[in-house]
Amino acid sequence: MAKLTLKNLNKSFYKNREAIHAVSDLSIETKDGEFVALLGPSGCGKSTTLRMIAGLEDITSGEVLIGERKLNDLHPKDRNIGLAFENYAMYPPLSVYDNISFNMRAKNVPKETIKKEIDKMASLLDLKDLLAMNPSALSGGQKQRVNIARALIRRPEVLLLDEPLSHLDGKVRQKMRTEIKHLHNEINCTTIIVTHDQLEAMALADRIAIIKDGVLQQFGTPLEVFNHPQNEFVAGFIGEPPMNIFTVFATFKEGSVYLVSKNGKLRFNVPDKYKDYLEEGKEYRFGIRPTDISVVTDDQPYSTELNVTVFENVGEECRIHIKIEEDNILSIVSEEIYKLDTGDGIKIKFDSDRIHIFDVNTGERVEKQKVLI
Ligand SMILES: Nc1ncnc2c1ncn2[C@@H]1O[C@H](COP(=O)(O)OP(=O)(O)OP(=O)(O)O)[C@@H](O)[C@H]1O
Repeated sequence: MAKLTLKNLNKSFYKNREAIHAVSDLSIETKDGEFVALLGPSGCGKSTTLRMIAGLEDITSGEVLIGERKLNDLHPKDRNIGLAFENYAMYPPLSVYDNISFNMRAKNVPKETIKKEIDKMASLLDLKDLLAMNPSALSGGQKQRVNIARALIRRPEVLLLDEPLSHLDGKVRQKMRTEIKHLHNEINCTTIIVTHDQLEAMALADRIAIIKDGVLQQFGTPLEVFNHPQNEFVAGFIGEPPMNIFTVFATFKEGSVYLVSKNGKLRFNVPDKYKDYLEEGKEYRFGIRPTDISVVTDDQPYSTELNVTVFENVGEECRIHIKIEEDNILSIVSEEIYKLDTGDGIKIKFDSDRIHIFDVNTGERVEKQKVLI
């Protein structure tokens, strides 16, 4: 077990003399044994960060440490890091057993010790039936398990997983995700996973570092980033279907705060605490998750009457799409009583405890106090 620290990490590539800042001033500190996901869209710098930790990419500036040990100038093999890449090549003529034990054999580790270690890995990763096989006969999920075994057999202090599930499909992917989580619970090795799949990050990680254009946007538990996104990017990136986000302006009337959509058709009251954060007449970006919009049947205060654009019943939930000029709103309700048609009038209500308001210019959340979850 070990604590991994990234301190003001920077990486610039140069293309035609122009600098590409792939990673900008990234600082993250894991706990011992923590499972951390680096999450962000394609090109945001996740793999470059992982490669710098592994020693496969030079660091432009900043530090990588395991505990107090600085890794910057160490050769990859001296870092005590296990690396499982998605397309990590295995030696095709060798059996799975020989592939996993390759490095130990190269170091002349006694045969009995190797066997003991491989038996441990085989039971941990369910590899017993695969050990005699040739890599070319393995399925995608099996290859991943062997890759992870190869990384773990070195007993690394930190395990790095680069998109381990991205080429697996549907059920195998989900099964492998559960296996990785289970494995982590068993070995408790500090683990960094790179993924662009927010659901994967939410399901696996203790904490998620969300990165955009090489810059850390938020580092928090899955619940923190879901319930309290620090900016509009995180709000839109986490959650499926994504959060409804549209532009509003604030008005103050008789001591209450109202937000009004740009087209004037949505007007709703927000809790009084927002008086401290909002300025009268100013524009904001307003966010609410589809599951935090309910349909109300009676005359509840602060509900808004609108017309259904599209209604979908997808079995376990109903999805109500409402288009009001440029604004699209999606409400997800579980009640089966809602059988609606296009054009039907309904009343919707926002859960005022679960709204998100962002500065229109910076995208930052207007209220910054930490929510304890
Ligand atoms: N060797 C390189 N030379 C020049 N630019 C590079 C190099 N490697 C990465 N980049 C650039 O650095 C940025 C970050 O790339 P990186 O591969 O780390 O992103 P990523 O988040 O892992 O993306 P993906 O999910 O697509 O793998 C991108 O703009 C990429 O084009």
